[in-house]
Amino acid sequence: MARINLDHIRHAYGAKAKAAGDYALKEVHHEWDDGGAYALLGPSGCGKTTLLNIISGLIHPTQGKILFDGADVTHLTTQQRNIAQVFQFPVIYDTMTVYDNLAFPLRNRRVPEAEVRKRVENILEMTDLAGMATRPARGLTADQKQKISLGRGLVRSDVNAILFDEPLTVIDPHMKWVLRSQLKRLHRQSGFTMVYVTHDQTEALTFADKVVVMHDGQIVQIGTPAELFERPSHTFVGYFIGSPGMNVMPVSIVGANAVVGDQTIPLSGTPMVQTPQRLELGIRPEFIRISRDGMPITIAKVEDIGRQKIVRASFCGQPIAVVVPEDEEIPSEPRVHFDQAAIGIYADSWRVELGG
Ligand SMILES: Nc1ncnc2c1ncn2[C@@H]1O[C@H](COP(=O)(O)OP(=O)(O)OP(=O)(O)O)[C@@H](O)[C@H]1O
Repeated sequence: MARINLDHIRHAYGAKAKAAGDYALKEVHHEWDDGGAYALLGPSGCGKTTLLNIISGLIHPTQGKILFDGADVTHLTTQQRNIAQVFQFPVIYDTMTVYDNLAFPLRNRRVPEAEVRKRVENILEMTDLAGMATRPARGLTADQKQKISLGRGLVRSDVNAILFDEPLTVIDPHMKWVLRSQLKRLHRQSGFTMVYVTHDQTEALTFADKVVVMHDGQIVQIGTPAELFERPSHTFVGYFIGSPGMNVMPVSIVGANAVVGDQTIPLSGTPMVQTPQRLELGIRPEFIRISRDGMPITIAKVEDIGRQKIVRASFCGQPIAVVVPEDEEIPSEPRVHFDQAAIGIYADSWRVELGG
């Protein structure tokens, strides 16, 4: 187990990187706690795998250092860093039995056979593979093979960290849910530092204590699921987390008010903004209330999604989404209230403080 320091890390795949846009990973400078469960979340191409591979040692960063428990490991190999990895697709020995595949990382390190048996049996149980321990891996289904891969990543007790790169992609949806819960339990029991790459917000939010949201080669926020929901630091976090995502609309600021079209919305404080900056107001659909008074909207459509309805509407010419309980009546001349405490003001996409 290790505390991981990413010390001013940048990475470019091309040799002659100059501008910020040449870097697949822009400046990353963070400390990750020993024993933390982190999910790296973001869309395809945002730099998740690049960052994971820098932590594992498969890639050496163009700039910066990486430290495990204060020791510089930037130029060490994966093996020297003592890291277990699970990739998107199975990495197993087809000719070995399921049991021997799981035992391999332990036997390789000369772990006594009695301890091997104990640990392998635990993993067989966890991955629901106990019934096929003596079968050769060849001939198993893709998701059974991936469960072996996952088990191989989890079987050792002496690793600094376990890194997962979209490990459940080939697993069927029900088993995905089961394995995710078991991973979470295993994390609590073992206290390993775990880093889990995914582009699926449900996967990230259920697995991790801290979600690391990435966008365009940068970390835009590290937070608990509640923090990401309640106080997105960047409009991208608001948009990417939640369904539907946060409403974002251009505003101008007058003192402690946001002005959208002909509507003036009082804020809980004065935003600390400088000109010229692109100013936006962000509010999640869950914090807008539809009623008979307030600011007028024009409803375009209502989507019934079971226990809630999503109202798609236009507010001062801006598209907005509002979440309302299923049994709530929508007035014929609908108006809206924004919950003041839930309004965020963003300058050039970053959230700004509201002063007293
Ligand atoms: N070996 C490489 N050579 C050149 N460019 C690369 C290489 N690997 C990744 N990139 C580029 O670096 C950027 C970040 O890619 P990366 O694979 O880290 O993103 P990701 O978030 O993991 O995406 P995905 O979810 O699709 O794997 C992308 O623009 C990608 O095209």
